[in-house]
Amino acid sequence: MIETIQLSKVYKDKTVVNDVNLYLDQGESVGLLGPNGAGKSTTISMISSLLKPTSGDVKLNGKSVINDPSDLRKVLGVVPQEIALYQELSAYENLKFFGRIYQVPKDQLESRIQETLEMVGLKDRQKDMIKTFSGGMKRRVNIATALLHNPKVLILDEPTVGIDPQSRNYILEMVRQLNEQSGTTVLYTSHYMEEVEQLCHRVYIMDHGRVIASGNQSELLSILSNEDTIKVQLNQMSEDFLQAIQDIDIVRQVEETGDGIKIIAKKSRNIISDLVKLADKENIQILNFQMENPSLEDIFLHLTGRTLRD
Ligand SMILES: Nc1ncnc2c1ncn2[C@@H]1O[C@H](COP(=O)(O)OP(=O)(O)OP(=O)(O)O)[C@@H](O)[C@H]1O
Repeated sequence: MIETIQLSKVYKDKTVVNDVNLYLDQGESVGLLGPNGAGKSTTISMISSLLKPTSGDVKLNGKSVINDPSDLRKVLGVVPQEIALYQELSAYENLKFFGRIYQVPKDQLESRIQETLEMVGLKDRQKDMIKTFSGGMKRRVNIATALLHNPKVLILDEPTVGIDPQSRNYILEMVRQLNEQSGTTVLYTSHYMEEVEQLCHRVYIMDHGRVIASGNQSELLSILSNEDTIKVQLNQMSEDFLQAIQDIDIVRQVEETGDGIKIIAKKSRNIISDLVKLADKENIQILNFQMENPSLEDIFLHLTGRTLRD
């Protein structure tokens, strides 16, 4: 339905989006995952025709939309990261204003306002001024504005960053329903792995402007099929111990967790005996250890050597 072809954006001499090829099939929910600065917002601004690419193309049903985005705008709803609402107007008045901008037909506007307010769970607060809303509620009004013209494709740019857990759950559930029940195609950007795992059929992982891996979750997880993930709980930690583990030949990655370490190691032999020996030497007690199935977070760590929050 929508695809990008070698999409790139260069600012002065800095390439912030580099040869990105991605596609969205109708009805899919696709995640765009990457740490801050990976190039996610820039990519979706180009897909949404808010920003001109330096090179490459964006196509809707096989037709380029770079020079004439009118067809794209009809089918696309975009929820940006920044909240663009009039604080002194009510939720209802904001939606009315944006509905006119998005050219929702006059005879449908009132019913669409009520439907979208219902979807985001704010129908009973519609007369209240935006400035009285919490951050999460403002984000929900923002989503409502993007849904007014009943878009077939919804792009959300980190819609749950910095909001309360209740609004976060509400937004996640709403996006899931839009996708599963209304068939809306979704592109969801996030640096929260668990949201993408929960919501998306397919994932693109971005880092430093490039797509470094893509596929459905089992395809991505198979990247680590030859590795074990071991979570070890320790009574204390030392730099020497950490370094010694890093130096074990089959260890790929070591990450400190709140109460110990997480290790990704090649499956070739059991690493536990090495761990016990090293812990003994450093007078560190292993309180517990657990083999874990790898997560998308582990894939990211494996591919980049960093966690998503670095
Ligand atoms: N107008 C601009 N001029 C120069 N550099 C820019 C501009 N806009 C973005 N960048 C840079 O491009 C890189 C990618 O930014 P982008 O906002 O697309 O990343 P992101 O993955 O969405 O991260 P975040 O989650 O922080 O928004 C960053 O290094 C950013 O500083």
